[in-house]
Amino acid sequence: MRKTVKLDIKNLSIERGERDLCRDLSFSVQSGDLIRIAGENGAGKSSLMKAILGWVSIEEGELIYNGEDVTQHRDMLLQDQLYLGHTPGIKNVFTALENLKLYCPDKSEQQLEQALEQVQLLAFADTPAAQLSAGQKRRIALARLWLTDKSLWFLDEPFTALDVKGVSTLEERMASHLSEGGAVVITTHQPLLHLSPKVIELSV
Ligand SMILES: Nc1ncnc2c1ncn2[C@@H]1O[C@H](COP(=O)(O)OP(=O)(O)OP(=O)(O)O)[C@@H](O)[C@H]1O
Repeated sequence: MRKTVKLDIKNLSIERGERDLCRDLSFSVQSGDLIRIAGENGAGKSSLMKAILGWVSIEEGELIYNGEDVTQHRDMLLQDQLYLGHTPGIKNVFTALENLKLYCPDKSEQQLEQALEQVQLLAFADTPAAQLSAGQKRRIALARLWLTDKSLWFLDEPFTALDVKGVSTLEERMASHLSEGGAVVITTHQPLLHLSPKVIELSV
């Protein structure tokens, strides 16, 4: 089972540039929860995730993680979370296997290969990422989800460039994480096919 988590977002307000991205927003994320942050392009979905993680400043509000104020104990939140960003963050000069090793240096070659197999990329383990498609690069990044023991996942548009099988594989991985007591916060413009998230809607 995963470490139990509870993140309370209370009366959060975020501004970026001249815009209010959210005002007085409150919700909780806890073990077993799947939260989808929804909204149009530019609504502030990525900014909200980054604000929770401390990479975008907040105007007002409180973030409480496992009973502690995140602004005082951000390391507690950061050590329990895995964030996969909007772009896959893959280095073209390295192979698929080398890219995964950069993210997961503590894992054995066998573990890395098993993760690549989960995302149907084992045959491309020694191929430079420059020669891979957008969806294949995304799959390298997503392979981390088969290697991590972190409880709280923040997935920013993880389905981008994935084919139907890739989407289905990722949903299965999320489902098993949730059943192990993990939690997932996701932004996606695509509806989830098999999972029923709680939806937090941001408006432009
Ligand atoms: N680095 C930045 N500096 C200043 N403003 C930014 C920055 N990144 C994004 N913004 C602004 O913040 C607002 C929200 O952007 P954000 O990327 O959070 O939206 P989003 O809902 O994730 O959009 P999308 O669906 O297109 O990914 C936009 O108005 C955008 O212009």
